[in-house]
Amino acid sequence: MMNKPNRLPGGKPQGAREVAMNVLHNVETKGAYSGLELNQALQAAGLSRPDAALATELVYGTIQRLNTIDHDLKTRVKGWPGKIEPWVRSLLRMSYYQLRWLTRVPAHAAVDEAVTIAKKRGHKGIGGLVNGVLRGLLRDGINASLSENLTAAERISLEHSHPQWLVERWIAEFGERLTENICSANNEHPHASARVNRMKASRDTLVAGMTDAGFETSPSPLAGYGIIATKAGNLVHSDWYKQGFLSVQDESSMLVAAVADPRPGMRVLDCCAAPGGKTMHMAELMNDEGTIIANDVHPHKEALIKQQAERLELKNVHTMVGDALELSERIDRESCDVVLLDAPCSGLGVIRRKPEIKWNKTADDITSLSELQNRLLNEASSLVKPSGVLVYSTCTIAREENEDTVRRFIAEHPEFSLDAEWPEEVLAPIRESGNLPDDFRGMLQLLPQMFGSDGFFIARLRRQSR
Ligand SMILES: C[S@@+](CC[C@H](N)C(=O)[O-])C[C@H]1O[C@@H](n2cnc3c(N)ncnc32)[C@H](O)[C@@H]1O
Repeated sequence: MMNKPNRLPGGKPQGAREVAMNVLHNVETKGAYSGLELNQALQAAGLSRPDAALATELVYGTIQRLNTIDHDLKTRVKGWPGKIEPWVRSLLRMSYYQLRWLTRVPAHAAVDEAVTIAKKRGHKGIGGLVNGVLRGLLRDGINASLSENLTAAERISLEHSHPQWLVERWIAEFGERLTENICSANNEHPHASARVNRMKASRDTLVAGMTDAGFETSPSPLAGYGIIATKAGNLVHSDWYKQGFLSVQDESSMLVAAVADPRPGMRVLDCCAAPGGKTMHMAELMNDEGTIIANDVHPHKEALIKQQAERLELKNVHTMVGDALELSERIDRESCDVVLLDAPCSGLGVIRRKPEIKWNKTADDITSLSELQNRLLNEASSLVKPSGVLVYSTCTIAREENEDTVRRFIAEHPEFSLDAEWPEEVLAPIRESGNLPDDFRGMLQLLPQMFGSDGFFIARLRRQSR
């Protein structure tokens, strides 16, 4: 099955594989984000839906399996990877991914088109190299077995394609079995999920309405406000989204506002708010009564927060642009009932959605982020009222950024303590699934294999009363 080439206005024809190769090349050489790069490339190429789906699968799959692919190609291509031109690397990796994991696509189509792209983009010699490597793979068969002398970290790293330093770190933090489960879950397709705006409809009503309209949706087993949308197209284009009945959000992420548990009439601060997912959720929980200050350091992100508030018709959200390290210069100390610090982090919990994270982040990044998080927590905490609540969250799986950061903060701030009084609606599904630690004291690490949602960390702290 050859993909029909699509003609770009004034440009050369581009099929799914060529689009995918270009995206992979830009992700590797320019440090581009796969999602953004892919969206732009798909829009420019105007591919059919099946071709866009193929390009998407090739991009995400190739980045996900990079380690494993390179491990094998190293034995087949002289000078791999350093001596091979970057775009040829992208082409060969993507073709390898297809031959090994996308077996519904006939192998000869993958090889023929890779050779065509190689000749068009390079020259006959590169076409010959690509042809030789891929036909060699077909002839010899892909040998997926690994040496038996590997350490656990080496084996998991190659079998599930994660950097070895990260696997070693997770084994030290979670043990071998959980680490293997994390890595395996990171290679799964994430499902789409949405948060129901309970100010406008109940979850049951929305699920029923969407099912009637031909969508495949079901209630989230994790988040009381969540629905899982298996076959729903792009929810952002639906009338339910446009009319503010739902917001697209990961199920783990939905727990953060629920743990913060803001009430109508309260004064709430979201220190790092853009694009505004958790701000809006908190505003909905407050029934749009009270005040939420939604701050972010990047001026261009303020509009994103405002757009969401407008779409959801929420009036109590007030945006602010500034460094969260300096919030006390603009907001009175000890003046907020609830402060949320959804901190910038290494993002190791969202590898399923952004697989390049696992190749781009380093152990040093984790250390410097935990320093920043500690400073942000210090500043955020100064704004919490006596008896008020401080919620700290990240979308990462790194003890240094999560549990260690919180423990260090408590050690430096004896006026705060962990608060295990989480709403039962949040705790019940986690407890029932066996994922609530016996020693739960008010902080929780969600892993992607637990519910098929993002890896997330949430801690709830309370300032002592006066
Ligand atoms: C994890 S994201 C927040 C996601 C958001 N809470 C939501 O649910 O949509 C972290 C945000 O922190 C912002 N940020 C990073 N450093 C910051 C700082 N020093 N002060 C304020 N915001 C910061 C980033 O721009 C980013 O939007």
